[in-house]
Amino acid sequence: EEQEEDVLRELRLFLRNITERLSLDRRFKAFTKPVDIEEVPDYLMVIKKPMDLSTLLTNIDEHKYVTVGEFMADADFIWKNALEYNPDSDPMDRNIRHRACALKDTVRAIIRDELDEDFERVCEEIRESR
Ligand SMILES: Cc1noc(C)c1-c1cc(NS(=O)(=O)c2ccccc2)cc(C(=O)O)c1
Repeated sequence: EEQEEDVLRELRLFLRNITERLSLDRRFKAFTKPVDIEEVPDYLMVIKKPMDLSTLLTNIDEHKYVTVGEFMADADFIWKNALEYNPDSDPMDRNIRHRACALKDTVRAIIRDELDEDFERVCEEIRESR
């Protein structure tokens, strides 16, 4: 009903704000767009669920997320994919893994600091009712 739509509108604003702040952080530039398959031809042979910040934003706009937990599950693919595709000890791999870990920690810190757990509980009630 209307109150539920008000809650989900507020959720989308919260998730867009987080995603836009991450996209503005220069450390995370490589995560702003899908990995370019022209540049990285074997990427889709290794990574089964590509994810990036622009795709998160599209998903938000398409009302894909009803809870912060669902958003986090997709956001986690961004850094998990980077760790999986770049496992080697050479400086390039280490550097992208460092940025991936910074992304993971930054998302969690923002959610811990800015998400009201009562709000997330209401979102989870809406998810269970659908
Ligand atoms: C992410 C990722 N996961 O595996 C790899 C490998 C990367 C990755 C991919 C690219 N090149 S790219 O053309 O696909 C691209 C450029 C700008 C934004 C988004 C993607 C650059 C870098 C980088 O560190 O600069 C990293």
